[in-house]
Amino acid sequence: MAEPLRVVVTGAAGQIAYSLLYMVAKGDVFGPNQPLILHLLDIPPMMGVLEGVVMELADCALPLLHGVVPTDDPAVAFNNVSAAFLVGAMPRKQGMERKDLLSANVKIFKVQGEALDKYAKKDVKVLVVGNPANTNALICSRYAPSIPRENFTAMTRLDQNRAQAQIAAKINVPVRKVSNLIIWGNHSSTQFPDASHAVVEVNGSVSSVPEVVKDQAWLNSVFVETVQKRGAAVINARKMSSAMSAAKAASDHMKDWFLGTAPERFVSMGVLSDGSYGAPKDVVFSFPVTIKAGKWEIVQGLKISDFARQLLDVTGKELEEERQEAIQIIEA
Ligand SMILES: NC(=O)c1ccc[n+]([C@@H]2O[C@H](COP(=O)([O-])OP(=O)(O)OC[C@H]3O[C@@H](n4cnc5c(N)ncnc54)[C@H](O)[C@@H]3O)[C@@H](O)[C@H]2O)c1
Ligand SMILES: O=C(O)C[C@H](O)C(=O)O
Repeated sequence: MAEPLRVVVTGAAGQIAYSLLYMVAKGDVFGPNQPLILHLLDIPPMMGVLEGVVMELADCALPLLHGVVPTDDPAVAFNNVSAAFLVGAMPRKQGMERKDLLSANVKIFKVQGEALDKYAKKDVKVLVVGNPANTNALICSRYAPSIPRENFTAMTRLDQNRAQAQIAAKINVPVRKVSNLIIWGNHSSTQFPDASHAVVEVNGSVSSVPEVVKDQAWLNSVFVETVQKRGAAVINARKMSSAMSAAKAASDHMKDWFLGTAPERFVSMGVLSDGSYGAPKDVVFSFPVTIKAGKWEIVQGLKISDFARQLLDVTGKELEEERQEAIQIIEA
């Protein structure tokens, strides 16, 4: 059997981690033959709760779980890790936009960038879930100069999964039949969920989603807005932000990053922008990517309509504004 892989989950006593830890520890992410040592980071007041999580992980009797390291010390949490789920941060409440969390959360990602730089493996793959995820990922990478910047990503997979579910419901097919939805830009209400390159398998043959949906007005309005506002809709209903679906999306993102995407399929990830599709450079922007041997690559050559161009520009501008605000907060 392989050597155990060290994986850190921050915010390990929180809502998302409660679902995520089980998914990771039972092999959903790194495969059924990969033993794991889980490092669990939270803040000192949460150590009692974390103790309960550690008890439950033990009580799951999971064969792949070779060790658990609960801690409030980033030096211990990030030591020698190959994968990092950065979940720990304040969630938004009813009536807030995700960017309202910048001042509360961005400093956490400076500190954790520095700790990753010092203690993690140099090829660690980092997924930022804590909001505002794109800008937190950018800041984290800036404070970890010894780790390649392409190893820092932000989660827009939940938006992709939401988009996939909306399309599957609209055309009344199982969700697994729908793929290649794209989330462009920020994990915020300016994101652009784009179905124009998506495909659906019907009776064994693959068709374009817009051709099957036959309702471009719906795709440009109700569909886009539903996905953009889904996080807020869950908060309004649950009085807490999404957790189970966020954990599933984090698993999907890291699994595809480690194990690769299927032929002809792409997924969306917030990655450091190289300016593809006219996005601003040096922000963490969500693009369609394919992944092979642990390396993601932005899918090139997709047609961008005038409608899409407008929405891409809006979300890119928001990311530039967030970057400026984050730098001001950190340097204050
Ligand atoms: N990108 C996405 O799609 C997505 C989806 C859902 C939620 N989120 C975000 O994920 C974050 C976590 O959500 P949650 O519901 O699990 O929140 P939660 O409040 O239930 O848990 C957060 C945990 O993080 C811990 N924490 C705070 N500061 C920390 C630090 N410096 N180091 C380590 N741990 C720290 C808290 O003590 C708490 O246990 C929020 O910012 C939320 O908005 C992102
Ligand atoms: O919307 C939120 O604040 C939580 C999360 O980012 C989500 O999309 O559900």
